[in-house]
Amino acid sequence: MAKLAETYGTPLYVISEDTFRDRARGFREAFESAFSRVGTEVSVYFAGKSFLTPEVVRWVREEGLNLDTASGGEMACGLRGGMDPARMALHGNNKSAAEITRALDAGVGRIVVDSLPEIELVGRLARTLGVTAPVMLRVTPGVHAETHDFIATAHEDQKFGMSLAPARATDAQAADALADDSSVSTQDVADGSAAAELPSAAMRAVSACVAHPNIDLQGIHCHIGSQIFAAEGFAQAAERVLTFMAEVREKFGVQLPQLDLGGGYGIAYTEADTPRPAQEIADALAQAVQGTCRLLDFPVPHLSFEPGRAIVGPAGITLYTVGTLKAVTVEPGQARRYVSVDGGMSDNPRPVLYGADYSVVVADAKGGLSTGDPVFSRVVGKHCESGDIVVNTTYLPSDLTAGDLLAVPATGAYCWALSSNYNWLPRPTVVAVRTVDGEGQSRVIVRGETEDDLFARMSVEPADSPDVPGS
Ligand SMILES: Cc1ncc(COP(=O)(O)O)c(C=O)c1O
Ligand SMILES: N[C@@H](CCCC[NH3+])C(=O)O
Repeated sequence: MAKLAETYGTPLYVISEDTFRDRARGFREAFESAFSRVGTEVSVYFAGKSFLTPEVVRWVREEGLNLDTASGGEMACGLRGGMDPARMALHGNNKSAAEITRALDAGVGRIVVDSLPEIELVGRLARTLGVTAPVMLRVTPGVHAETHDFIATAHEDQKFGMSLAPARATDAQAADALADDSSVSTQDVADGSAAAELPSAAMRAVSACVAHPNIDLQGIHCHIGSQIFAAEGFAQAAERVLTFMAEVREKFGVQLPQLDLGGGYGIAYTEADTPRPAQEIADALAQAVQGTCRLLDFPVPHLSFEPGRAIVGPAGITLYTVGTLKAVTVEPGQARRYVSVDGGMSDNPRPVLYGADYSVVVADAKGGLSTGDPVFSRVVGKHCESGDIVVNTTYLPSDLTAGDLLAVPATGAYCWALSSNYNWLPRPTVVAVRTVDGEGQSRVIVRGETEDDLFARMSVEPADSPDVPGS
C-alpha cells in the first residue's frame, strides 16, 4: 500500500483485478450450479453502474459474465470494452429515444422496459428501424427490502418499474386507462365500480407488448434494492413474479421464458455486516424458484441475476494521507479525535448519502508497528461540509501523525462511480493490482484528473479582461 501511494499519490482507488475476477467467476459458478440442479440455465450480468471502465468490461467478459448497463454512456463503455452487444442489457426509468435507438442499432440483447409509455416508444423506434426489440418488463413486486430507503426499489412508492398490484380507480394512471376503455362508462370511473376489473400496470404492459409486432417480450425483471443480506426478500420477489408469469400464461397463452431477479447482494463494510456466501444465496433462491414453479405448474424459466456491489465492492480499497488531527470534546471527559484526510465525499459520497459505515486501517509500516493506544476517532474529508465523513467511528493509534497512510476497504462499488469534483478536487487515479507469477503488479486503469482537465471543459476569459467596475 505504501509503495502504491508513493508511486501514484493519494487519494488513490486500488482495485484488485484478482478479487474482482474471483468474485465474478464465483457468482457465476454459484448461480450456474444451483440452478443446473433445478434444471435451468442462468445468465449473470455484472451491474456496470457500480464501477465500469473498458478494462473492467474486459474482466467481465473474460469471466463469462454479461453486462447490465443503465444509460447510453454505460452501454458505450460496454461496447468500447469489447462486450458482445447480445450479452448486454439496457436499463433505465427514463431512457431517451437516442439511447433506445442506439441499443436497437447495436443489437443489445435486452431492453428492460420500465413504464407503459416506454413500450410505445420502444415499439415505434423498432418499427422505424425495421427490427424487433427484445424486451423484459421491470415490475415492482411490493417487497420491502431491509436497506436504506434510497436504495430500496421494489416497494410501490418509488420511480422504478410497474406495479403487480391491481390498479384502483383512484390511481391517476388507472383512471386514464378506464377513460381509454370504451367498455367502461365515465360513471363507473367516477364511482369506482370498475376498479376491480382493472388489471395491474404490469399486466397492461404485457398486453401492450404482446400486441406489438415489433416487440419480442422475453420475460419479467425485478430488483428489490441494494445492500441486502436476507435471502427472504429475493425469494418473496421471485414467488410474486412467477405467480404473475403464471397469470400471464393464463390470460394471454404466452409462457414467458425469462426471469431476471436483479442484484442487490450485500457486502461487509464493517465487522457488523455479515454477507452470505454466493453459493448459499444461489441455493436458497434456486429452491424458492423451484418450489414456486412446482406449485404453479410452471416450467422453471431461464434465470438472470445482476450483482454489482457484491462483485466489485470488496475488490476496492481507497488510500488516503492523514493531514490535520484535532481533538474535540464530545461531552465532559470524552474527546473525539478528528483525523482529516486528503479526499472525502468527492471520492466517496456514500456516508453522506446513505449514512454508510466504513472501516479503516493504518496502511503504512506504522500500522503494524504502532504501540500507541487506540484513540476514539472519526476520519473526515477535506470538503466544506460537516457531513463529509469517511469513517464515522473508529479507533486509530495515538501516535498517528500527519503524513501517515490510511486504507479504507470495500470501496470498489459506488465510490468512483458516484465521485464528483466538489470543491474542485480532481477525481483520483484508479490503479488495478494483480499477482503474476507471485509478483504484485499495478497499472493505472483510470488516470487521475488534473486541474487542467477541469479547466479544459470551461470557458476561461483571458486574465487581462476588464473587471466589472466597482466589483
Ligand atoms: C436493475 C438493477 N440491477 C442491478 C443493480 C445492482 O445492484 P447491486 O450493486 O446492489 O448488486 C441495481 C442497483 O441497485 C439495479 O437497479
Ligand atoms: N448507489 C447505491 C446503490 C444504488 C444501486 C443502483 N440502483 C449505493 O452506493 O449503495
